[in-house]
Amino acid sequence: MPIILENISVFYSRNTPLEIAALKDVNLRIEKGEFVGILGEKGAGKSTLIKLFNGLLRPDSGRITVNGLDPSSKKVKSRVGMVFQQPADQLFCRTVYEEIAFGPLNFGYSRKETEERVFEALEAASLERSMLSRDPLSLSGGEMQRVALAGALALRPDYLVLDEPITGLDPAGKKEILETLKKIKGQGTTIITVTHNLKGFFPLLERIVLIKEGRISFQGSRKEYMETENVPLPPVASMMRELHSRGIQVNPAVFTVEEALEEILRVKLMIEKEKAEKERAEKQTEK
Ligand SMILES: Nc1ncnc2c1ncn2[C@@H]1O[C@H](COP(=O)(O)OP(=O)(O)OP(=O)(O)O)[C@@H](O)[C@H]1O
Repeated sequence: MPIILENISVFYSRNTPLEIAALKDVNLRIEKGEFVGILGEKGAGKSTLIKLFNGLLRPDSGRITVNGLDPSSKKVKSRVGMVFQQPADQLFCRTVYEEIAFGPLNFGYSRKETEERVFEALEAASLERSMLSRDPLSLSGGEMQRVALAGALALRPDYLVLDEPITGLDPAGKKEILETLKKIKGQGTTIITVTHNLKGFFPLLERIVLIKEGRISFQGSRKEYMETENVPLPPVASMMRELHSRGIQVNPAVFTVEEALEEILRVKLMIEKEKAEKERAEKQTEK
């Protein structure tokens, strides 16, 4: 069953002079199995939105259900795995094993069941078994983020919710996380991620939710998003749109470097062919 938000509003510092409406009358439905990107400018309300999914925050008005249940119920907490931006802030155990085992043990699973889940999560997060005895804080940023991912995956969640999971990582770390998420999604887990990094995430997103000043200003498929005016696009897509607006017949709905290169070369060839044909025709009229 999906995550359903109906007429949700969230305020901070309610009934004080500092009151802020972080979310205003939000309606949203996230189906199982989707890879969803939550986009929007700083302060738009993205983090507030995802904190509703596992009951970390309660709405001031409206209704939210996860698999038909209240998100603050224990059952939902184990179905929604959360991973925050700074991996170092959420790792607090002495070893990687203890870190990944924390969730299952906390939810009352036996030592044996927990061990099985740790190994499974380790593999899903593309981590080596030799890492299990290491201090999580001795790992690279990308590895720490994957340990945090494995910790969330050890509960076998239906939904994996991430807040800016590649921010601050080096290019290799970013690539590792993106590839790991692709694999996890392929195994059936719904992934919902807040991101500013359209360059890295855009090719993975199946559905996009754009938030503007606490309201949803767009929700739909990536294709629909790309056909929408005035939305943030990855750099390659912006360039293709610009070329198209200058009358160059490239497909503006392209967003990877490889596709863009192919498209530009195709148009270049077409232009050269047209030019050669024109010159040939001119020569024939001269004769
Ligand atoms: N604990 C809080 N107390 C008061 N105001 C808050 C609190 N958390 C967030 N806000 C405010 O609520 C609004 C939405 O914040 P939120 O963190 O959800 O935005 P965001 O889109 O995730 O931003 P960012 O991209 O900067 O993380 C902002 O105006 C923010 O300043």
